[in-house]
Amino acid sequence: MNLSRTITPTARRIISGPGILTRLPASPSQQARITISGGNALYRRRCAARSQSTMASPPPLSPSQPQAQPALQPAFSSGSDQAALEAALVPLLSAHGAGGRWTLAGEGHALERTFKFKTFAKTWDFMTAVSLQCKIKNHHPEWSNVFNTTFIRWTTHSPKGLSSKDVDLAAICDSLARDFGEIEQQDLTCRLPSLADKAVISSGDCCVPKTKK
Ligand SMILES: C[C@H](O)[C@H](O)[C@H]1CNC2=NC(N)=NC(=O)C2=N1
Repeated sequence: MNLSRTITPTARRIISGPGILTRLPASPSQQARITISGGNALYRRRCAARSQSTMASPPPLSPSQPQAQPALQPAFSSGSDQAALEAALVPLLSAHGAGGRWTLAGEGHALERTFKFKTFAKTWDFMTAVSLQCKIKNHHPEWSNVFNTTFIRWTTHSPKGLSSKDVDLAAICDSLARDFGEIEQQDLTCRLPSLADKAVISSGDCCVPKTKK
């Protein structure tokens, strides 16, 4: 099932306001659409048939293993300006204690964060605004949504690692989430990352050129 909705006036004002550089499509038919598929039997079978995504968490530690983990270091996409990205990550990463709420994942190749809003409408407007930024940057997230909560993971598939697009889009998400009235909740543990992992498995590789059949 395809789900699409017209951007509300509030969303339009926020998206086209100062701070975020974007351009709205001219007509409703051109407006950004996000399609979320889920629940169909084929999708479930495909996901069950495969093992783990690259971002899946390791199995839980057994009691005999030490609990302390060395801090994950960012693994940058080749060709990145590493010094600039290191600096840009400081206000984003929770580990730096500067108020950031993103965490490194996938052996440092990805940035992850969960966002919560009061209603589904606000959540959807936020996702629509993010999707417009993705269009501008030609870069997509690995994300999942249930009701008022959205999990977002930024990683670059080719060349693999964290790139400036990931870091920029993470900062843009923070800004958009504020504009759309994000609920500031500290402990946002949920199962949405595994939902995104399943979508990664079924989506295939975005960087492999499509062959015509
Ligand atoms: C061909 C096209 O430019 C590439 O597939 C782009 C599109 N969006 C992308 N998004 C992400 N997250 N990683 C990529 O490597 C990537 N590559």
